[in-house]
Amino acid sequence: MTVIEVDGLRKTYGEVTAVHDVSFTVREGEVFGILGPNGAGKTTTVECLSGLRVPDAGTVSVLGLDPSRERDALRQVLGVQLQECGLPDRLTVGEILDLFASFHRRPADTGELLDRLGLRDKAAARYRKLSGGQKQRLAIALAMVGRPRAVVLDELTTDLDPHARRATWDLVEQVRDSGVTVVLVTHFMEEAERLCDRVALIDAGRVVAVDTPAGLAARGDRGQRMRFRLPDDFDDAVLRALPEVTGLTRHGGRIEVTGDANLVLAVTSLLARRRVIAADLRVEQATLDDAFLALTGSGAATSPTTRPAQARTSR
Ligand SMILES: Nc1ncnc2c1ncn2[C@@H]1O[C@H](COP(=O)(O)OP(=O)(O)OP(=O)(O)O)[C@@H](O)[C@H]1O
Repeated sequence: MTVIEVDGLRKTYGEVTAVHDVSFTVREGEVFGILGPNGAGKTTTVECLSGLRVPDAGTVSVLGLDPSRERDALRQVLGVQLQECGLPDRLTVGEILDLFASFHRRPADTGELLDRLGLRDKAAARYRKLSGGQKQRLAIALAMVGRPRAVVLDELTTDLDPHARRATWDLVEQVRDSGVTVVLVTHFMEEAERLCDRVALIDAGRVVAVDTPAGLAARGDRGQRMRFRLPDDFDDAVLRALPEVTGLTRHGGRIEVTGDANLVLAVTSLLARRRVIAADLRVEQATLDDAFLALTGSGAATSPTTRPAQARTSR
């Protein structure tokens, strides 16, 4: 079942066209990522989904509702956490949660929500005293307090340390496992790979691809890359001569070769036949970063362009 449908969305701010033409659909129960470089139009897009901005053109439907005309009904089925939540510093976590619960017809049990999100011992703490990770957990709690069928989470883990980021990812998975559809705005490739079932890649206000993270990564695939060390006197011409090798660079004994999908087998076989040992061998595969860079023409990716194959997260 389709939960969110965006078709030909366009939004301008005066002279600036933030979103030119964005279309995608989000299916029930999935984590749908909106990925793209800074200024791509991600926040504007989810603000239009959330009824906070009125599109200049195009249609948006969230659980059958038009967000710009049916905001009250929308609030009962869509939970929203946006980048700037502007919560009052002096209120406590419990007070903020109760306040937000009062906006809903059938709110979740706030005590249970505090437990689920690991905030029970912070119920009496003032908002300003919370760490970045605790603030984000509260933001998720606020998005969930109305028992929504779908939530929008915008750059949830920006500014969090790696530990807090991973803890927040676990919470997003809990939200998904409870049957809530998630729209997740991010520019962290690792986050999209770990959490998202499908991703819309947006660049300069347009969707450049919608695919699974693995499908997207394959589009940016530049084949395989190996790095290793060889004795200084090794003649690399034999490596260059391999049909599987498309490029080779050498700095002293440090060699980097790129090539097709059979590169690793071809290179390791050749070295074994010559009884040469490749030290510090690393094999790298294309990741979502490569696709991001290839498809958006942007250098704005926030993690290294490739990661060692053995370090990839499986899902
Ligand atoms: N209220 C506004 N008034 C004028 N221009 C705006 C406004 N909000 C956003 N913009 C501009 O619209 C474009 C898209 O912004 P938006 O915040 O939607 O992008 P984003 O992909 O979410 O970026 P980021 O990753 O940096 O948050 C940018 O050029 C931005 O400067």
